[in-house]
Amino acid sequence: MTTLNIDHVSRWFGNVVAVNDITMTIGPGVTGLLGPNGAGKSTLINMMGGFLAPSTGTVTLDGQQVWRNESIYKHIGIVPEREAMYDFLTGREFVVANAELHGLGAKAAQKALATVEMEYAQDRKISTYSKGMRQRVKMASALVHDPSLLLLDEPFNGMDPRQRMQLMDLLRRMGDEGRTVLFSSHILEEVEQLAWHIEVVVAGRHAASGDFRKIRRLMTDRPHRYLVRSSDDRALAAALIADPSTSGIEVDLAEGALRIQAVDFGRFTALLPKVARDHGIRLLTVSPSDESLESVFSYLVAA
Ligand SMILES: Nc1ncnc2c1ncn2[C@@H]1O[C@H](COP(=O)(O)OP(=O)(O)OP(=O)(O)O)[C@@H](O)[C@H]1O
Repeated sequence: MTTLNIDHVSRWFGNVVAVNDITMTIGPGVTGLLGPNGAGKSTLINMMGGFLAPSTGTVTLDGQQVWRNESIYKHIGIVPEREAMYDFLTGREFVVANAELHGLGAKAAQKALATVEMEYAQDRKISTYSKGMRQRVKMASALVHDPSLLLLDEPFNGMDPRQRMQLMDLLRRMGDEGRTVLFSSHILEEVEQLAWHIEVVVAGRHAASGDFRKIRRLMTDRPHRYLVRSSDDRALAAALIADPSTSGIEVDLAEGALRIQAVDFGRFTALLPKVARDHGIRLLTVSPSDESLESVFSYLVAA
């Protein structure tokens, strides 16, 4: 069993607070670290992996401090976001070099290359690899010492759908084997597909935590804003405002549309077409006006 404990961890760079008093526990299985760009995910992962010291707070793995604790690194595998690799090496040479750093030999490297299904291309130079192949070789390097904690920073970035599916299968397998796998992403659907558990960070703070149903619910239960155009905006506004699912309606004269704030997503989306039908009003445009992930995240932080 491998449990990572992040206890009141903050990290700042000069006067930029990248991670602000985060406390979370990551257990076995696959966890998704979800947050928009700049949320502090990489900084957090670097502290989890022992690459970076927290400014305050502690990161421990099964009770042992991670920072400056060499004995613990053999339990941790980390796949960084950055692309840089020694392109002039073959995939096999790259993984063997990493195995040697851990005091292991070619056999461990071979096993890791087999796990990521890269044996077929192991003797080609990395410079000839696709993004997905590079990612898999990075994975093999991270797995060479058979770590119980695997940390991956935005591993799906730039992958095509097939490569994404292959990596998802591999991470799922690692989670099923009882490893603690944490990957970061700024894409909700990606995290939903793979993670048993989700931790949301926004602007350096811990915003929410739970399984994907809970995170989805938090996201759909927030107030939603819509821009609606119809054949009779005033009559539609009058009919909608009477219902408790609608908390505010503004007539936007410049846009020639209604700006509606709904507090009950499910009820409002059923109500709108019904009200229009009952009053003989034609709906011309119905578009969500704040569906960006950023707005969802800022709602979660404010909650
Ligand atoms: N070495 C550093 N020096 C100065 N500021 C930094 C450093 N590393 C990170 N930051 C800042 O800390 C904040 C969080 O960055 P971080 O890279 O951890 O976020 P992220 O969620 O991983 O975002 P992305 O997905 O864009 O990499 C950002 O404002 C970033 O500019």
